[in-house]
Amino acid sequence: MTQVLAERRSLLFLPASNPRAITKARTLGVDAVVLDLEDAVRPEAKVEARAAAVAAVAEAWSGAIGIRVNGLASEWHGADVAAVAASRADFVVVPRTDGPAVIAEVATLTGKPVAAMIETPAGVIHAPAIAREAAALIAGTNDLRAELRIPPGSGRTPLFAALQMTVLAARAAGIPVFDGVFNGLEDEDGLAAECAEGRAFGFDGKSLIHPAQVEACHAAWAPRPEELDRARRLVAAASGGAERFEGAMIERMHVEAARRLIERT
Ligand SMILES: CC(C)(COP(=O)(O)OP(=O)(O)OC[C@H]1O[C@@H](n2cnc3c(N)ncnc32)[C@H](O)[C@@H]1OP(=O)(O)O)[C@@H](O)C(=O)NCCC(=O)NCCSC(=O)C[C@H](O)C(=O)O
Ligand SMILES: [Mg+2]
Repeated sequence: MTQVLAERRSLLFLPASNPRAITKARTLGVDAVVLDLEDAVRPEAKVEARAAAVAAVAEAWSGAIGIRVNGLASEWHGADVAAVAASRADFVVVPRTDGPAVIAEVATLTGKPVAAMIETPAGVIHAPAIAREAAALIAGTNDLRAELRIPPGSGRTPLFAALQMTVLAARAAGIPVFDGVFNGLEDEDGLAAECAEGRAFGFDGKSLIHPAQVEACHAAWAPRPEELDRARRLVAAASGGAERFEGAMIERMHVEAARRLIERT
């Protein structure tokens, strides 16, 4: 169940109500697409968007294709979940997850892997329990900023505890974990810096909102040539136990991390 989002770097969101974006998404080489029924879709367009999402996932996609349903508290949640259950979506995304119960219920009702968005204070606090029911976690940084009352222009430092908790919970449960979106559509340097930060935090990839963000995401999560060279030298040199390697101590976990990096190429 957890495999569908394993080894994915880019998770492109788009409004299911936007047919041009759906068409475009097929051409972008992203690892996974999320057709959004929640915040990207106006209330009056929800029903039509749901039908469009179901139709879109019925066609072939090169990467994984998922649908984000409306939240449990909304009037659309039940019908969204029923539509996903009957659809050919590879996975379903649940927004504003406050606890594990909704994830277990959506998994049962749809029979599909469920990615839980961690984007409320309760979600962060219950992230370990949520992760045990989920196929992946996704940080929802826009909602988190609003919920935590972080003033605009405050950077990501006020989010660090929530981001770290999201990664910790996912790693403890052995599931993939994705960083939140970067809203700046014309800030290439900012995007590159945030992708690098996300990788440094331990995220497996990043949520994206525009085609122009795909390349920076893939570049950030690709092992750099010097990283790969060092990993290969390290694996070749390691003999087990603590030892000196190029001026630093290495042990078993360094060898495992180097092997993981090599396997990703
Ligand atoms: C942000 C946008 C509204 C910007 O739209 P616009 O200015 O119209 O884009 P462009 O003119 O630059 O688009 C150029 C072409 O690219 C296509 N396009 C645009 N965005 C996407 C996309 N996300 N996926 C696929 N294709 C896309 C356009 O259709 C144009 O193609 P063409 O017409 O053929 O030339 C818009 O980018 C957008 O809607 N982005 C996604 C918004 C979204 O899904 N938001 C919800 C998820 S984010 C979130 O909420 C995370 C979490 O919950 C949290 O709280 O943080
Ligand atoms: Mg959100």
